[in-house]
Formats: sequence, structure tokens, C-alpha cells
Amino acid sequence: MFSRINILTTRPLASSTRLTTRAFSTSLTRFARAKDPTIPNSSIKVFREIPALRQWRKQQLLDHRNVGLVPTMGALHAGHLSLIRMAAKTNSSVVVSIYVNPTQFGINEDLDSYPKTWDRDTQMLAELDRELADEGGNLGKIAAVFAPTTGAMYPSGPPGQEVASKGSFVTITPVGEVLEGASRPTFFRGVATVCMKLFNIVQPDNVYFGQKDIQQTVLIRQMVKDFCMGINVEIGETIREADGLAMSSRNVYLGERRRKVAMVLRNALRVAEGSYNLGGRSRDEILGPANELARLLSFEQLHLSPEERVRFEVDYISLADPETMMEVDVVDESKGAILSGAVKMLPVEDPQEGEDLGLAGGPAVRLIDNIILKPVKV
Ligand SMILES: Nc1ncnc2c1ncn2[C@@H]1O[C@H](COP(=O)(O)OP(=O)(O)OP(=O)(O)O)[C@@H](O)[C@H]1O
Ligand SMILES: CC(C)(CO)[C@@H](O)C(=O)[O-]
Ligand code: BAL
Repeated sequence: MFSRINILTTRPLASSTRLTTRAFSTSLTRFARAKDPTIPNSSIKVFREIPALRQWRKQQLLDHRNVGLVPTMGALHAGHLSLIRMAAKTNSSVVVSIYVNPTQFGINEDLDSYPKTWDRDTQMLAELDRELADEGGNLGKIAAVFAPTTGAMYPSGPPGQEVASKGSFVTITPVGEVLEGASRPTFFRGVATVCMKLFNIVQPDNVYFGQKDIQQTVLIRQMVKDFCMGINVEIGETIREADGLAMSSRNVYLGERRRKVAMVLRNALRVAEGSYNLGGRSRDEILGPANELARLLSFEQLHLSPEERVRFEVDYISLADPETMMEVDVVDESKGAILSGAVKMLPVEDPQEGEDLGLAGGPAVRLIDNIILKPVKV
């Protein structure tokens, strides 16, 4: 069980990763020292501490400007940008948070090597903000980036990353315990806790999350409902690479060899969707062909030589209720269902001289994806 949750092992960091992390903290520290810092060539404010952000938020309220929040962990890509665009359609001021939240990473996960690309992120935000201004159409602007220190986010010190750690946590069960939560036992506790903090700090009218992390969207909706938070939760579609792979900050870990096989999960989910579209409603009818495809692809790879092949493990392929993420045996046509999956791309065997092993230098990479099976209209 434990080996299944090691999305990345504790290998020493590749030197490029160490450098990236150091460069990230140096450029962020510069922002912390400046008075009223903004992103270069833009009017986007950068907040690192809570009081200044609160003061700014109060002014938005007085100016009748509504606020949308897009929470991220940085290493921005087109998936994040599409959420920001979505937010700019209905909010005068968009806040993007960039914070790699330690409490959602398990002890053997990739907290230390998580890609940090502050300069590139801020450049992307400045460019997008200019595009939004040029497009007209009364779009809102990217008003601020909230890139808090861990001291600000965890004033009593961050609770440990272990399952048994004590501290002030938000837990949303049972949705946080299944699927991703079963494989990453501290993940959703960390996500719910940090999102509760972000929502309390920014006090957004609307928040934006990506469908790529579908269980996270169900959990956040549940949290907002159960804690009577009065925030509107919007979900943006999954943005994909040209071949259909869901964009993810962690894709940089794959390297060339594993990237070529990374579509296995998407392909398996599409086969399952095909069965549903052809009238299949039972678990076996829908998931059977998906599991079979994954098994065949794995078999095909295992018959290649070690210097060519890619090994992967399917963690789960799930057919679940769209409101609870609990597994279903038969799809209720009036509700539809969520097909989702996670695959662990194992470290490459027999790496070749000069082979691209990805940003972190080769450990296993966890990929997730999903498809929403729509309700059938009667
Ligand atoms: N391909 C995508 N399309 C749409 N939204 C996305 C996509 N990838 C991530 N998001 C959303 O962006 C928000 C921030 O996610 P995050 O910063 O963790 O990026 P990520 O690419 O999901 O990284 P990771 O590799 O850690 O999963 C989340 O709401 C997430 O669902
Ligand atoms: C929502 C989130 C920013 C919380 O750290 C993270 O889980 C993510 O990026 O999806
Ligand atoms: N996008 C989800 C964040 C995580 O996997 O840690």
C-alpha cells in the first residue's frame, strides 16, 4: 500500500531543480522587501503577507468591485490561464494565489522538487493581463498575486505532513478519503485546509478550479456548502496538450520516453466513455474495456526491451457518483457519472546516455484524468 503512494521517491534533487527552487525564493524575497510591489510591466500587485491583502480587499468592497480567486501552486500553464480568463469574465478583480502548500504533500512525495517558476509565472500573468485589457468586452483585470509565506499561512507553524500530525485541519469526509484520498492520505486534508485559509484571507465572491482535479472540485463544493461559506464555485474545463494529455505542472517530470506512453489513462477513459455512449450502464460494461485496454498496453510495453519500454501501474479507474465520488454499480441516467483514473508512470529502466528523464531526474510520476458522463436527456 505504502509504495503505491510514493508519487516521487526521496532521491536527491536534480541540480537543475535545486537551482530553480533557489531562484524562486530569491526573486520572491525581492518582492517581499519592496514597498507596494507589482509584477514588472504590469499593475498586478504582489502580496506576501495577509494584512496588506486584507486592506486591498476592503477597498475592492468599497469600490463595488467583485473579486474572483484562482488558487494555484504556480508553474503556470494554459490550464491555469484558462481559469484566470474565466474569472476575468465575471469579476472586476482577479486574484491568483501561488503557494506550494506543504500540508497536502505526503512525507514521501515531491514537495521539495515541485516545479517553481516564479519569473516565468509572473511574466505569463502580465502578458495575459495585457491581452485581457486589449480584448475589451468589459473583462476584469488580474489585480493581484497572493504568494504567501508559510509563516503567514500557518501562523502556529505548519502541521507535519504525517497522517498522525496534530494541528488545525479541515477534513471533508467521505469524499476526501476515496480515490486520490486513498492513495494520498493527507492530500485532501491539506487541500481543504489551505483553501479554507485562502478563502478566509481573500474573501472572494467566486473561486475557480479545474476539472482536471475533479475530486478536488467535489470536495471544495462540499466544504463551501457545509461551512455555509457563501462563495460561488466555478469549474473550468480541462485544457489538454495537442495529443489530448491533460496539462499538469507535473508533466515536466515525465521525460521523453514516458511522455510517449502517458496517454494510456486518457485512452482508457475514452474507451469507457465510448461504452457509455453506446448504451452501457453497468460498471462492467463501462470499466471492463478500459481496464482491458490498460492491461494490453502494459503487456505491449513489457515485451519491449528494458532500454525502450515504459512500465506503469494503474492505481484506479473509477466510475463514481458526480456529487459524492462514491463508486456506483450502475449509472443513474438522470445524474450521469464521473469516470476518473490515476496511473503511476514508473521510473525508466536502463536509461540511455543523455536520455531526458524529466525535471526531477526520473522518479515515478502520478498522472490523473477524468471524463464526465453526462446525464441522459429523456
Ligand atoms: N489542464 C488543466 N486544465 C484546467 N485546469 C487545470 C489544469 N491543470 C490544472 N488545473 C487547475 O489549476 C488549479 C491549480 O492547479 P495546480 O497548480 O496544482 O496545477 P496542476 O497542473 O494541477 O499541477 P499538478 O501537477 O500539481 O497537479 C487547480 O484548480 C487545477 O485543477
Ligand atoms: C487548490 C490548490 C491550489 C491548493 O493548494 C491545489 O490543490 C491545486 O493547485 O490544485
Ligand atoms: N493539482 C493538485 C495538486 C497536487 O497534486 O498536489
